[in-house]
Amino acid sequence: MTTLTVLGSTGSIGRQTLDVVRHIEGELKIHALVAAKSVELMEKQARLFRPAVVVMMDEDSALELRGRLRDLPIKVDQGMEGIINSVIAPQVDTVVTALSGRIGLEPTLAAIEAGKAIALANKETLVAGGDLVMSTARKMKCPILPVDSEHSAIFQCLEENPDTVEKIILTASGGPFFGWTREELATVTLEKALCHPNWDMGAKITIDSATMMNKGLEVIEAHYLFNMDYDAIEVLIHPQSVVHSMVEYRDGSVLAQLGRADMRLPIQYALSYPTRWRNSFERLDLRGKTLSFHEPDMKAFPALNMAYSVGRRGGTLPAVMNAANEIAVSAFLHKKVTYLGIHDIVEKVCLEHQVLDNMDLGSILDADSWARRRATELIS
Ligand SMILES: NC(=O)C1=CN([C@@H]2O[C@H](COP(=O)(O)OP(=O)(O)OC[C@H]3O[C@@H](n4cnc5c(N)ncnc54)[C@H](OP(=O)(O)O)[C@@H]3O)[C@@H](O)[C@H]2O)C=CC1
Ligand SMILES: CC(=O)[C@@H](O)[C@H](O)COP(=O)(O)O
Ligand SMILES: [Mn+2]
Repeated sequence: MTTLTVLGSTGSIGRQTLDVVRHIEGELKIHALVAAKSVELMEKQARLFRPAVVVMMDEDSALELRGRLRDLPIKVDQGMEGIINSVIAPQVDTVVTALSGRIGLEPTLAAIEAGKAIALANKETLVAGGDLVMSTARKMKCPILPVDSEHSAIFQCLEENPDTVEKIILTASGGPFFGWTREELATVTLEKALCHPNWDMGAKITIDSATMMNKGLEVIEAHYLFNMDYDAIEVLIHPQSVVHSMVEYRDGSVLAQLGRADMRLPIQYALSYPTRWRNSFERLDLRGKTLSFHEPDMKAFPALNMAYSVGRRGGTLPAVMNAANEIAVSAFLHKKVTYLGIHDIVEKVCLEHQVLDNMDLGSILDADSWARRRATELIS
């Protein structure tokens, strides 16, 4: 039996993780559930899964939840201290990191330092602190098991023979605006950007998919997870999202992982690894399906190119790009900037940043705070 803390249990990945826990009987147990403010859903989850601890980042939400759960022997904690205690508790084996954004960095590091396995969905953590997270994980001999669908696919294909890999090929759906020109993209509305063609996800990652920043973040995520040079990471548009990614070996052979657009599969694999559990989820049916692949349009979607350059430069720059993007996407979600404005803001902040190569947690958090302040100034 594996005992979990689920960071972000009320979000898209968190809810699907709990669905896996319910479906796979006798394998998984919950120690703690963590969210920010979704009190009502957290109460339901707590009543269903009976964790020892629930944590709300927001103090008022924790207070309200404490009242709602007073009939149950569940500790309701709050804030970053509460989150960190929920991941380092001795009974926890694996932490599912499904908070949205860089806020996940500190609890992920704390979990690694405490020797926990990480089922990593929260890509912003790796973009902001990739060197630090991976070196700490190596030191602690902590497995980082990818949940992101592309990285889970690559992880599954790499099991074959990791030493003879020539390149990895990340597939991208292209988002709702695949095939649009830069001029057409000037007319994008929030409502259209929130309609991903294949995946039902949280708002922030859905907008990242629409700008293709999601793929940029995933290129950097792949660089750290698989220790691959940026030249050996390729992106291919695949509008059907059936092939989740591929690995090309030095003899020209290409291995791919296929599946339905259902995050429960990569979540389950991260939790069952190195074995596979039987499940009753709907299966992929390829009959009548056409699979197509296209070159990404870097002119229409400049975020992808920017992420390659930022990743190659390294130091504090990826943390800065990520933080500026979080602020710009949030402003877009509140209709304070346009779709094209997101890229302009992120690019400006990156260009202004004086990169540091000293990558301790303090430098990363300082760079992150600076970028958030600067992006906010540019927006207002
Ligand atoms: N959704 C998907 O299919 C995929 C997601 N990912 C990655 O997984 C991560 C989560 O994505 P997703 O589930 O879509 O996001 P959601 O927005 O759906 O959920 C985010 C979760 O994090 C919690 N949260 C947000 N901010 C804070 C905070 N400051 N403190 C504590 N909790 C917080 C939210 O709580 P509350 O509900 O209270 O706000 C919620 O539980 C992201 O990094 C994303 O890139 C990767 C691949 C696929
Ligand atoms: C489900 C998942 O892993 C997302 O990251 C998804 O890949 C987003 O789709 P895009 O390929 O459009 O970015
Ligand atoms: Mn992905």
